[in-house]
Amino acid sequence: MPLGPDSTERIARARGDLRMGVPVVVGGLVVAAAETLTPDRLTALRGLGGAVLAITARRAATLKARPYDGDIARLRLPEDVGPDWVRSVAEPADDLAKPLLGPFVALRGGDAAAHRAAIGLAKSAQLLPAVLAVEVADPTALADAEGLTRVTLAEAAAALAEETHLAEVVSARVPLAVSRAGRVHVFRPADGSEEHYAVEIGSPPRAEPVLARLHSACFTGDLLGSLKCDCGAQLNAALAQMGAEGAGVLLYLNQEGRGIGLANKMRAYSLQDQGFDTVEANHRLGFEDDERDFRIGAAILREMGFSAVRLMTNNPAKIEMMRANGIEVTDRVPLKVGHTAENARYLATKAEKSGHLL
Ligand SMILES: Nc1nc2c(ncn2[C@@H]2O[C@H](COP(=O)(O)OP(=O)(O)OP(=O)(O)O)[C@@H](O)[C@H]2O)c(=O)[nH]1
Ligand SMILES: [Zn+2]
Repeated sequence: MPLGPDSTERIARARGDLRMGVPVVVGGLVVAAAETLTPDRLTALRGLGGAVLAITARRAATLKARPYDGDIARLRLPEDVGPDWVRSVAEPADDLAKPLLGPFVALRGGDAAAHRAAIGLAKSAQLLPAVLAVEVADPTALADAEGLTRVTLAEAAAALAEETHLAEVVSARVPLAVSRAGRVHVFRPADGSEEHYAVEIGSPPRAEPVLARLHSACFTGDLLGSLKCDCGAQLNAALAQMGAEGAGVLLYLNQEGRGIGLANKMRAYSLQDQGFDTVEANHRLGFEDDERDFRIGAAILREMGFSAVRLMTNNPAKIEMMRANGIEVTDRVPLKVGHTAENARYLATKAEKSGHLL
């Protein structure tokens, strides 16, 4: 058995490298995340050839750049700009204060698949979805010479599309205020990404529909009691109902900020303070409204032996995704708690734009 990393492990390394600011090789490109680009690395990348900044079509729409590659756009890097320009294109904080970043020259034609995969990697590293990319003639030789992590285009594309394999690492009894019979299970993905947790209350029979909640992490709502969302109240209400019924399972999925991570969620909050709603803020950052992978929740439920749930949610997309991933939803149990003056607009936007049931 070889000692070196396989493709899944190299993808995990690539994510870590991008977060640190180390370039990686994806297919025929050397890429670096816009967010973590240093002046030295920019100079070194320019030395390899003409660089382009690849961004999503969402971000391009805000910048009024032409997305000739469908869901992404490749912008030619001007000769005279530094990392600040790259970051300003990627990061919308100063869009309103600095409206004159363009005009942008967007490339058309050629193959953008590796750029797309690199943006996917940056997203999965919870970075802003923007990468600086330079095409090189011999990517393998360059990766070997510079000690860069290298993944082929096929490996990157497959890793981004495939379902993450999760295995339970451990579970232990945790008596809770809502029920003495609490148990926390920890699930670890094979691809080096975030762990997820399941809180089991009582001993729900596996053959019957279980009262279930798929809760996405919200540091601000769950821990700090933020009034900007309803998450903390929903978490507590779900656990309380499971305690009252004596059985249930709450999945605590580490998909902070609908999958964009806490740093990006705080960027979205800053944009919300500039007047944009929760969906517009995600788009200006270059993300889709919701970047969560709901297959993870279904996989954990299956792993625990459940095949049917009474799902506590106001989000019809969660119900559809459960059904699409082999979990029967026998009932929807509404969770209408935590409405505040501060989150009224947020909840109204989710109802109007994302189809949430109020
Ligand atoms: N990007 C972004 N994420 C947010 C914002 N406000 C809250 N969140 C995140 O939204 C997610 C809400 O998760 P859930 O409550 O499980 O999901 P939901 O889609 O609201 O559905 P239900 O609560 O089940 O009805 C959490 O990950 C929060 O961190 C925001 O303004 N922007
Ligand atoms: Zn929240």
